[in-house]
Amino acid sequence: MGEETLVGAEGEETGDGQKSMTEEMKTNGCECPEGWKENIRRLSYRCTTLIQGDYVWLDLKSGREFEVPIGAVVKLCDSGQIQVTDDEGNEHWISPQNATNIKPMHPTSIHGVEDMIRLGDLNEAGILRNLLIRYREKLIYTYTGSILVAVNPYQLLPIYTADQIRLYTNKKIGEMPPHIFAIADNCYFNMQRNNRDQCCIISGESGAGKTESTKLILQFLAAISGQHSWIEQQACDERNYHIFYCMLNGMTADEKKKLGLSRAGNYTYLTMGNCTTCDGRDDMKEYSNIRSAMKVLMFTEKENWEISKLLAAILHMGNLRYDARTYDNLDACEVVRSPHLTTSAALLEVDCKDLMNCLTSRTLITRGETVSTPLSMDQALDVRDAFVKPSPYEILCRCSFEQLCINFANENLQQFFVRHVFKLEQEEYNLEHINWQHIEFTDNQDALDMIAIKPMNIISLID
Ligand SMILES: Nc1ncnc2c1ncn2[C@@H]1O[C@H](COP(=O)(O)OP(=O)(O)OP(=O)(O)O)[C@@H](O)[C@H]1O
Repeated sequence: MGEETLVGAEGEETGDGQKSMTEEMKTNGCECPEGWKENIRRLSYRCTTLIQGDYVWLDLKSGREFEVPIGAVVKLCDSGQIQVTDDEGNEHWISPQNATNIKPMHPTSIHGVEDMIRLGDLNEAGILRNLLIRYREKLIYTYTGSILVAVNPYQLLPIYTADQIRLYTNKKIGEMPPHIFAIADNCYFNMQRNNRDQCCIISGESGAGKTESTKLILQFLAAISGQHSWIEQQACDERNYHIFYCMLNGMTADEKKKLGLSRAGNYTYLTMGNCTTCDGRDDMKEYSNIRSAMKVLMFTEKENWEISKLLAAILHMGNLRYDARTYDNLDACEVVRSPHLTTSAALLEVDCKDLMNCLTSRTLITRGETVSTPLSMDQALDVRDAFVKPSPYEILCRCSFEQLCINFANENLQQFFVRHVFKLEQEEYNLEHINWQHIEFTDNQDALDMIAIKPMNIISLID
């Protein structure tokens, strides 16, 4: 049931002999403002249609950027008010004037679907909730037609065993629950059937799991084609970015002292891959080459030093330790005071207290009001790791040619998606004379034409 159904229901009788709230108020001799009457009528209609246990979309309308309605379940529908509990466990009372903030949820969204093409509420909220409820059940893979969406579980799930490989071999997409192995099997099958190379596009932001997905596809291909040996070598221990090791081996003792640095084995971020050296690489020589290359590229000594300070700050932040705390019954934490904390703050040229605050609390600005909430220890660790990940580099290159190229690549991926999920699918329905309802979609072909296809496109103008 969509919003139209409800709007169409406005002005109707409740239909079960119950008095509407407006009638009730008149009987009791009080009057309500005109605007409210309409809302009360809507809500009383909803109260008669919604019952305890019904699922709804709740639009919190908090004004937060990127906000979408959240799923919620009706707990109570009584005396003109509706009480709901949302997907995050928070309770809300919906008063008559906010009646339009809730909409019934399509049955396909209640427990989720394996293929999001089947969602009745095919919008951002519907897609996010579908991924969320599946993720909570450790179902990290979901289809959208022939495209697989993977949510990074950040834990090893028992779904990549030899048995799973056997289960997904020679199966059609959709025959088994969504899985990265199904995509790999589909590629392999198409390669054999059409005798043509296949291409698998893996896209996502930094840390989304592209490398892991690639490894899993290779693992599957290796298993079914009997070519284990060279791929299994791919599973060796891995270093972090080479520049860290080069820097620690190549800097002078004096430079390292100024940055408070010691040897690679002393830094959490550099030892997580169980390996600090790399066969065939000479870190000291590499560092000298990097410094020379930076000179050629006309980085000044000061700029060079600023970059070293940032890299050193990342290493120190990785060594920060936290203590769990509870404030006002909320899980919170504190950064343990240590030389790593003071050195990080000094290198980033910020106040130590400010750094501690921004690592342990979250600040939201809602309708002009600033609200600060503490982070639990796990959340704070995530925030710290996200802060030092490559995105700040990415911020540096925003608005540059490189960013334009990234945008262009993403627009191409979007076009691939639009073409396969909407255009080709709908053309096929037409060809086969299938009775269907046209789905509106935003085609980004115009953006692609403007960036690189039209004769006077942006790339050619820059060129
Ligand atoms: N399917 C998965 N199962 C378990 N853990 C995963 C999975 N996918 C990703 N991870 C975890 O997330 C981390 C980051 O994933 P990965 O390195 O694949 O991201 P990425 O998208 O390649 O990042 P970048 O673009 O920065 O290279 C992995 O080291 C791993 O811990």
